[in-house]
Order: sequence, then structure tokens, then C-alpha cells
Amino acid sequence: MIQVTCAIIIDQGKILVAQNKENSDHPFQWEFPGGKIKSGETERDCIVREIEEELNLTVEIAEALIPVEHNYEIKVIRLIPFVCSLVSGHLKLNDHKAIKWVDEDELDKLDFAEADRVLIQKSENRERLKKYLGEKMH
Ligand SMILES: Nc1nc2c([nH]c(=O)n2[C@@H]2O[C@H](COP(=O)(O)OP(=O)(O)OP(=O)(O)O)[C@@H](O)[C@H]2O)c(=O)[nH]1
Repeated sequence: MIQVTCAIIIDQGKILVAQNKENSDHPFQWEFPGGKIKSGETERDCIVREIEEELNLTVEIAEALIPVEHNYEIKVIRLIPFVCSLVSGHLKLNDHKAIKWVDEDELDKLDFAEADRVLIQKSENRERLKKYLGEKMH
């Protein structure tokens, strides 16, 4: 099983979602940015590193959400989510086709990678997310 962290970055009540490139495993689908945990690395170190690498942003972890496991047949992943706030940085798209900031109700309309859909549909994750939405985190 591949261990993958992802960041649900919330700023001013909106959530950052990232679109995969055409040549990725899930072309044009949306996901939360992140990536595979390197050996010897903590989950928390991994997500902060990945967001720097992929988006050139520094984030701070607010809370861990509940991980989900998903079998894509070609691979099984454990997706480990963290709610994060923005600290600094100028956004660069180093890995993705696009990003956008969405409201919570838009999450259900996006064409997400399957693991991400399971993640956001989990009622406990949804409940935990709500407390960061509609308010500024700083
Ligand atoms: N980052 C990320 N990957 C996800 C999500 N959902 C999901 O199914 N995945 C899958 O999990 C795997 C993560 O791999 P990755 O390519 O993002 O990780 P990485 O940056 O460490 O990869 P690399 O160093 O091998 O290029 C991919 O197969 C990706 O399709 C998600 O929300 N975020």
C-alpha cells in the first residue's frame, strides 16, 4: 500500500483543490495536493515538504483528518489528510495543471480522484472541516 499525504489548505473560507495533468494516473481529475511519504519521514514533515515542492507554498498543519484506504486496482493507497493554513509563499504550479479555491458545497460537484471523494464524503471529516470554513484561520 502506498502512503500518501494530502493537504486541505483553507484560506478565507475557501479550499484549495488541484487538477492533475493529462499524463498523470488520474488525468484532469481534482485532488488535494500532496504526495508519497519518503522512508524515515513523518506524515507531517511529508505534507509540508510536498506543498513546498508542488505549489511553492509554506503551510502550517491545523489538524489531521481521518485517513482513507482506496483500491484503484493498479494500486492501493492510504490517503492521509491534513487541514492546513497558509503561512507564506507565491503560488507556482510545479506539478499540477491548475488549482482553484472552492467553497465547501462545490466539493461535491468536482470530478475528484476516487480516494479523495471517499475522504471528503466521510461525515466525520466533513464535520471537522466545517469548523475552518466561513472564518479566517489567522
Ligand atoms: N498527492 C495526491 N495523490 C493522490 C491523491 N489522491 C490519489 O488517489 N492520489 C494518488 O496517490 C499517489 C501519490 O503520488 P504522487 O505522484 O502525488 O506522489 P509524489 O509527488 O511523492 O510522487 P513522485 O515523487 O513519485 O513523483 C498517486 O498515484 C496519486 O494518483 C491526492 O489527493 N493527492
